[in-house]
Amino acid sequence: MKRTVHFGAGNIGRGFIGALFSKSGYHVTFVDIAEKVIDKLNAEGTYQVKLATEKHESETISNVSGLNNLHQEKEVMDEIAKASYLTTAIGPNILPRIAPLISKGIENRILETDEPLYVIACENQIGATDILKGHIMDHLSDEVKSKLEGKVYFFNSAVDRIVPIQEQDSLDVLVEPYYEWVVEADVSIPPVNGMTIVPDLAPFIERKLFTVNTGHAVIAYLGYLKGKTTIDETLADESIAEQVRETLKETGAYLIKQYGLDEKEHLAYIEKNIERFKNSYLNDGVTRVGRAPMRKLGPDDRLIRPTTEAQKAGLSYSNLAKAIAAALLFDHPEDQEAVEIQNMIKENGVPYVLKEVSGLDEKSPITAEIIHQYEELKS
Ligand SMILES: NC(=O)C1=CN([C@@H]2O[C@H](COP(=O)(O)OP(=O)(O)OC[C@H]3O[C@@H](n4cnc5c(N)ncnc54)[C@H](O)[C@@H]3O)[C@@H](O)[C@H]2O)C=CC1
Ligand SMILES: O=P(O)(O)OC[C@H]1O[C@](O)(CO)[C@@H](O)[C@@H]1O
Repeated sequence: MKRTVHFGAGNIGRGFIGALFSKSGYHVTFVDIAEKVIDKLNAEGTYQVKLATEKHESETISNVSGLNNLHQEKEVMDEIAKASYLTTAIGPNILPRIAPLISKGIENRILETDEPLYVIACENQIGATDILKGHIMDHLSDEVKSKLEGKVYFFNSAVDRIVPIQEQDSLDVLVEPYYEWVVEADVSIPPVNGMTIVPDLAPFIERKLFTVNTGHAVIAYLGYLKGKTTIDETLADESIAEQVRETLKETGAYLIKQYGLDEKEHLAYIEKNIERFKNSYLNDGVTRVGRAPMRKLGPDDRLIRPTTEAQKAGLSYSNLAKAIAAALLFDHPEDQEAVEIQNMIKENGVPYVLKEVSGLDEKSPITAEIIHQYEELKS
């Protein structure tokens, strides 16, 4: 049986990427640090992916097992030696932590086989696989690096499926029916049902990140400010739904200009995604979707990048500025990054945060607009 190694047995790991591999005839070895999940995977060897629909359809995912990367290094390396793919869905900030073990696995593998290994990071970040590759390379000797050609391939990808936080005592995962996994590959690779191969990922990942993720973030931050709990509950507020639409028209104007998208089709894509967000069966929390605001306020992420691009192109960005202001007001005490941002604001003010976290010049018109929106939202 074909084999694959997937780092991160969480929502996207079990509910999306691992499930696609399993259904394509692979044995999936999940690598994680969550002991309970690993034990359950090994004990049960199967779980259900349940669709968030009225009918609650479900599929059985089998041929799965688990390893703990903290104390099963050798076993993980052995699996990497046998795998066709190595994927991750672990969170962009964790990639540097798993890179040393992946490097060891690759070093060991290329002594044993010339079969190619395809590495794909499935994270919400532009160029996530390039970032992972950089960390892996830092741990490889020049001799090993010189032997990688034709043996280890790194492909960037865009992953899209809404998977909310799950019940803790079960391996089963509730997911939305929709999914899209786009991989930028320039060679022919073993088929995985549900994977779409493209020659240039940029339009796909930017369209996804600056529509699905920007839209989701706007709902989460405005919903949090209005005391809402879930995404669908927030969208039921017409004024927020309209604000989401207006923000996505701003990112849309940039995307249409940048990639020559058809305007009508793109507006339909926006509406399709707003409908996805309304799915009440997901019961998706605003604090999950708004999580990690420091990452989300990064220069290349879903809020800042479309804003700086819109400004450069002479397009409007006041709704995006409002979304950024709302993110700066996300003071959720259980989110470490939110707490950090609030402390930075208290100590040094909003312009400092925008400079340090988002790379925005204190004198830029974008900063001025965000501060204006921030004061309005606060009052
Ligand atoms: N949940 C969603 O709807 C979507 C998530 N994504 C992206 O997928 C990635 C994963 O997100 P989720 O699955 O939602 O998160 P999650 O928190 O459900 O899963 C992450 C998994 O990584 C494991 N982990 C953390 N540190 C680790 C380490 N050092 N070594 C091994 N395992 C470790 C955790 O135990 C957890 O099982 C993120 O980059 C996210 O942006 C992308 C599209 C949709
Ligand atoms: O860690 P992040 O970037 O919030 O990723 C999860 C987000 O990605 C999405 O799945 C969109 O694909 C949203 O459901 C979710 O908010």
